[in-house]
Amino acid sequence: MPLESRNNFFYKILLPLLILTLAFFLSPSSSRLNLILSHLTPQTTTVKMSSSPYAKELLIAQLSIQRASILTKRVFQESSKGTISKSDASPVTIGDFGAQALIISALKHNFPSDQIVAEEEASTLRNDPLLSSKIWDLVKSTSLSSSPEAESLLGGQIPSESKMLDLIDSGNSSGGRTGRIWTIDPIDGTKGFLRGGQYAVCLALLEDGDVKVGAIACPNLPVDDSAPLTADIGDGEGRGVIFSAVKGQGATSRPLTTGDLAEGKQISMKPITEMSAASFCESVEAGHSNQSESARIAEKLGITRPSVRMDSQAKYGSIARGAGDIYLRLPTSKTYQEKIWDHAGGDLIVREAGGEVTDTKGNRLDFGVGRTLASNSGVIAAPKAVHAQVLDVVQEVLGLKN
Ligand SMILES: Nc1ncnc2c1ncn2[C@@H]1O[C@H](COP(=O)(O)O)[C@@H](OP(=O)(O)O)[C@H]1O
Ligand SMILES: [Mg+2]
Ligand SMILES: [Mg+2]
Ligand SMILES: [Mg+2]
Repeated sequence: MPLESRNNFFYKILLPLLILTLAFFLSPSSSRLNLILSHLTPQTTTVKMSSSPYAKELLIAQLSIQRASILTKRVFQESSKGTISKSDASPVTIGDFGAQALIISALKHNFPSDQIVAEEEASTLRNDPLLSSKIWDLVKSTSLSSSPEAESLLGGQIPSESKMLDLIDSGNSSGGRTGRIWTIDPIDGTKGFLRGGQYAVCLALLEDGDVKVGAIACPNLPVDDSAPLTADIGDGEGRGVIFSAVKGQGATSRPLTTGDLAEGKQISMKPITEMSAASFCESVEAGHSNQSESARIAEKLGITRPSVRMDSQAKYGSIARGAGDIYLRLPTSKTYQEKIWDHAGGDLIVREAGGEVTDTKGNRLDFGVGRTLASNSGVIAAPKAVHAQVLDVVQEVLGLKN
């Protein structure tokens, strides 16, 4: 090669290539990911990631619950949801198992050394090949097909049915106070899901027991943050929202639509100026929260409007965006321990939207003691300004005052 061509090759091809490679490996992982995305796809506007802390965790959380919701929405439309009864007599469906497999697959692909605490496990499926194959049919045919770059970020498809079962079972961490732990409720409010009501696909990241990221998909809630809070149901037009929050960065909502990954809108709780105009947002299930005690608390607070009853963490999202006012969950038994996956995302989203969340003793929810909230009892979530007033009346009615 003549000297001039050799120089040209060095300065015009080799050197820029070297500089690009160096810049790629020295850049922080979030901008590296954006760089990959911008070269992988012509539709770079559809997947955007900021450089703020936990940006990658938030993006993967949102995309994975979005993908899982595509699966649950398919099951929601089916008359047969493959429901079985668990050892505690609570229901689980093919939607719960399938959603858990898809979410864990995405987490394992992106954060292989993180632990996972998830609600479901696969032992029943290993003894029921027909049920297992139904779930596998659903899982292998669910993807973010309108956004191939997002699908590839999640690691694409699960390779086999047996891998799917192993993934479901890898949500068996015992939780605790140290390290990074994701907690998953693949369908929260399974009873609501079965009756055609509200349900939520929930994911949160704990770091040393503290919730850092929370994301909750509510396929049956209105997209519109200002829509009135009602217990009406269905997943038709204008429905489907994702609530999320990162600690210290506020809370947002955005539509749950495939492909469209527009940035979220900030949400905040509605101030309560008159208690008489407020209402409680409570479980549908009388067995999950003591309804007669909550009626006495409402009366003492001067609340006259009836409680809005809806299943799942849709309640936390609803009060965080100001559609509802106060989330109340009063223990129905001394032995039941709340599960961390039923509350972690909602706790952060409400606090980032300007709320306070405690148990009935006035303590913050402690997500660092294992798979359950063993050191807490019940939940009160309310705008900061009125939380102490609500707690005071709760303690009076429950006889918790000295
Ligand atoms: N006795 C009880 N007290 C409180 N919560 C209970 C309960 N039994 C079950 N649950 C939890 O209540 C969750 C539903 O919450 P809500 O009442 O707000 O809709 C269920 O989640 P899953 O549906 O994921 O099993 C389940 O974990
Ligand atoms: Mg359950
Ligand atoms: Mg749940
Ligand atoms: Mg569940």
